[in-house]
Amino acid sequence: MLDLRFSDDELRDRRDHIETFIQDVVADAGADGAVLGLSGGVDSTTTAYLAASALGKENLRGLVLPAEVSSDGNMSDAERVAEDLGIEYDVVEIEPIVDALVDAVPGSDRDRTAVGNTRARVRGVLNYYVANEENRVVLGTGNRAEALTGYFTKYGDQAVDCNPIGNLYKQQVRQLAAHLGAPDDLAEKQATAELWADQTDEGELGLDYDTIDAILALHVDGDLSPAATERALDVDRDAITQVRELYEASKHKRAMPPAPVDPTP
Ligand SMILES: Nc1ncnc2c1ncn2[C@@H]1O[C@H](COP(=O)(O)OP(=O)(O)OC[C@H]2O[C@@H]([n+]3cccc(C(=O)O)c3)[C@H](O)[C@@H]2O)[C@@H](O)[C@H]1O
Ligand SMILES: Nc1ncnc2c1ncn2[C@@H]1O[C@H](COP(=O)(O)OP(=O)(O)OP(=O)(O)O)[C@@H](O)[C@H]1O
Ligand SMILES: [Mg+2]
Repeated sequence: MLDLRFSDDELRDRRDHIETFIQDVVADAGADGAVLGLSGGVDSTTTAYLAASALGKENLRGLVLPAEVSSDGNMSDAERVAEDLGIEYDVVEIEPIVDALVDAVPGSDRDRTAVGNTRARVRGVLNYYVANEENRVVLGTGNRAEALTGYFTKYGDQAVDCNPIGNLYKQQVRQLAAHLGAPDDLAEKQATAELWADQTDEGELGLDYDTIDAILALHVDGDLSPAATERALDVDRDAITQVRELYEASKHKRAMPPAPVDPTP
């Protein structure tokens, strides 16, 4: 597959660039620091390492927000990240909040995706509660592969003030995590949204991230045709079509909610 990892010099430059970005976002907001959700996954781990370095550990707060479907391993990994970095953090169980919301809707049939997305949205609400009370910004953890495929919950994990790793493909996030000194098992950990039991990103999408990264880089960000992408990567045409369709169908998630254009008089 396509190797999108940075050279050593590029990696150092990219780290500096992202850390300056985080400092600028906090300064421009007149904020006193930042808050982020810690899941034990590589995206939030990498973002936490970058932010702790950029802002100082005393200016970053983590929220570990277990749901009924969260694995103990992921939640203890999330706490390990906070403890390794020496940042303040709290653990807040979200399932009672999710249940109260879902049970308040007459006729709710607890659709798996609807409930899962509600978990992501409840986490967003809690992040903003802390941000409002403590004059912090909310750091997002979205990467480029998720952004371009729409693999996130609208107004859930995407409800943030900035995405420091938002222009990095997944393999670049893993490389940066290792460079920052994150534990190897976290840098290499399988991606899971953990919105329902036994969910994995690659299982739900039916494609591995190296394939998604490569198709995005050549065919969505790049200008190779489907046929040229198929030849360059030796992947099925179906995979290219699927990634293109995910990109097209998720445009609404990457834009402000539209309003009708004013009619001409
Ligand atoms: N064309 C359009 N124009 C304007 N709005 C449109 C629309 N099509 C749908 N919508 C709206 O969007 C809604 C569907 O979007 P949404 O609510 O996000 O729901 P949806 O995209 O169906 O589900 C979220 C997906 O992201 C995955 N996810 C979520 C969170 C975290 C992670 C992770 O990697 O950690 C992954 C999750 O596993 C699932 O596959 C519709 O109910 C509708 O309200
Ligand atoms: N249990 C949780 N507690 C706190 N925040 C969470 C939790 N689960 C998800 N989040 C937030 O939602 C974000 C999106 O989840 P996502 O799974 O895409 O990222 P990740 O877990 O950091 O990495 P990966 O995609 O490799 O699993 C997380 O980075 C984190 O900020
Ligand atoms: Mg995850």
